[in-house]
Amino acid sequence: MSTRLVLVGCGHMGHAMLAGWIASGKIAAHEIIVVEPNEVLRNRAAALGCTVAPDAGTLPQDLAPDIIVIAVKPQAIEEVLAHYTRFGNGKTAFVSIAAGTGVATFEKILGDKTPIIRCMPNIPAAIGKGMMVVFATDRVTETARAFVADLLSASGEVATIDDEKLMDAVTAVSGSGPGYVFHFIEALTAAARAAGLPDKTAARLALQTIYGSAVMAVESGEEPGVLRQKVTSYKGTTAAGLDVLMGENGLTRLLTETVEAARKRSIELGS
Ligand SMILES: NC(=O)C1=CN([C@@H]2O[C@H](COP(=O)(O)OP(=O)(O)OC[C@H]3O[C@@H](n4cnc5c(N)ncnc54)[C@H](O)[C@@H]3O)[C@@H](O)[C@H]2O)C=CC1
Ligand SMILES: O=C(O)[C@@H]1CCC=N1
Repeated sequence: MSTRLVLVGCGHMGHAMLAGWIASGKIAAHEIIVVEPNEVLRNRAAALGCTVAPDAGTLPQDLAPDIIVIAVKPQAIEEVLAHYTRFGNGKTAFVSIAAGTGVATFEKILGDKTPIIRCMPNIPAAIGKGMMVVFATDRVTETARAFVADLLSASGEVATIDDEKLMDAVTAVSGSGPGYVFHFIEALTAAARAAGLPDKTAARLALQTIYGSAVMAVESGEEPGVLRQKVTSYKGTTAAGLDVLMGENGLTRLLTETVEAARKRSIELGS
């Protein structure tokens, strides 16, 4: 069977998505070529059953994949894309998961008739619980859109946006968001230790509390604010804690600043 997909870069995100695609059966490993210069990471992709290549120069001359997924760092995009110009201005759709880098950069290098999709995934894609947000240009056919959306659904939820400018905010919220949440776990663990709990107990209580609360927020269908009120007894312990967390310089303000810093960095990466 012919190659349907080329994955360029098989690091943290590339591998997370690749493993999900293959496990879902939406695409077979033998329909995928992975280009990855790092030998260890290349072997990891080969172990999934994919054909692997160390660089674009070793790809077959007659290769005509449906999609090429670019999963390298934003700083490397321009240099990497220069090796894929032969796939530009044709039927192959390019899917980029890079932060910041806009459609204009892809069109400049690959040609402005190239179908381009930007996708912002997040790392829980590795366990099928990701949030993938997609922006596609008018050049992308319905068939390609449907194929990509179906493939991405193997990694979690898929949403689309019509305004590319929103991708910086998306990146700052759901792309980077797992980093914030992992830090919240660290911070609650540190606070638990400071309150006198032994290290292991502190880590366990923090992690299970965040896990249980997140699953409950998803499965109950209730608003987070309503759930919060269910925990908060009148003049009780939660109210005392939330007075700090929801105070004037509390978490909402901190997260607003956090997201804005990440959004600005996404814009910088794209310029
Ligand atoms: N890590 C995350 O949680 C997320 C990352 N992203 C985006 O995904 C992209 C990749 O990020 P990570 O996977 O975290 O980085 P990473 O460093 O783990 O992976 C990048 C991979 O690209 C490979 N590479 C470098 N030059 C190459 C070339 N010429 N051809 C093929 N492969 C090449 C590297 O060897 C590396 O394995 C970035 O653009 C990032 O903005 C997007 C959302 C979330
Ligand atoms: O930190 C980054 O730049 C990438 C994009 C979103 C998550 N990781």
